[in-house]
Amino acid sequence: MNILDKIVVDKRKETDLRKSLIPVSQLENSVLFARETVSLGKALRNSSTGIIAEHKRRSPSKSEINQGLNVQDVARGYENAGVCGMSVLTDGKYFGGSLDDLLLARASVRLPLLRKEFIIDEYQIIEARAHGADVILLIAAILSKEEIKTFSELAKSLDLDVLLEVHNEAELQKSIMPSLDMLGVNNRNLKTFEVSLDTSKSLSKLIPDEFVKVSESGISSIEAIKNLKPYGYQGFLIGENFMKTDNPGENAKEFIKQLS
Ligand SMILES: O=P(O)(O)OC[C@@H](O)[C@@H](O)c1c[nH]c2ccccc12
Repeated sequence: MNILDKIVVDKRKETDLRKSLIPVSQLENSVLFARETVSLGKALRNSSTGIIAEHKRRSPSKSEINQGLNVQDVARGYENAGVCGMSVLTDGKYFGGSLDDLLLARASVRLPLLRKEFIIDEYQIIEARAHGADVILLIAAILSKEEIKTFSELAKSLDLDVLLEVHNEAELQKSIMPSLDMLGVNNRNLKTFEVSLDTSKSLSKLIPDEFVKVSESGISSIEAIKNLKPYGYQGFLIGENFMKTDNPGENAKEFIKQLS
């Protein structure tokens, strides 16, 4: 079994357990469920830099990125740096994140927040809303076309933006539908961890113009972004490059200053 399959097996077990403990009605009654969301898609369209900065403590491809920071400080640092949005990993087992991280980020900033998660059940979308997310990620590699449709339509009905992530042409072809806001190309193959920015370059022409294009993973230089912009990318999702430093916010600030 590849790592992605393993993650999905664990995620199903975890989600079933959560569902048995916290009913949807309880999530729907939370204070955050009624909050007005902010659109990441709009923020990216109106930005000349388009940085989405991620909170990531570790990952299956890098066991230790940074375990010593407070998510609140990271969130405030990113906001102060002028990022368009923040991505918060909520998977515990493989990425060391939690829904509490999302909650604390929400309490700290007004930025659009993305719940970075392996979504395989509608319940996780309700959870995302109830913990302060503005955007959900859907990963084409682990979902059927029908699931992408049901999940993205549910998200839209909850006023959440949808970022759909692909890694190859087949995933892209099966996924294109009106209920998506942003199309993300993951430069990292989630099954092998290989990273190449050429993935973003080659898939860009197949993405219709109505979707905001986002390039994800392996971006660590201004140069990389300057190279991707001519391919129509308006969003750039950066994790490790900021998180590996002692002060991700300051790092992002310097990065954005150099970009603009
Ligand atoms: O740390 P990087 O290489 O800058 O990558 C960030 C982000 O793109 C990556 O964490 C990611 C992209 N898609 C995902 C899906 C699940 C978990 C993580 C991810």
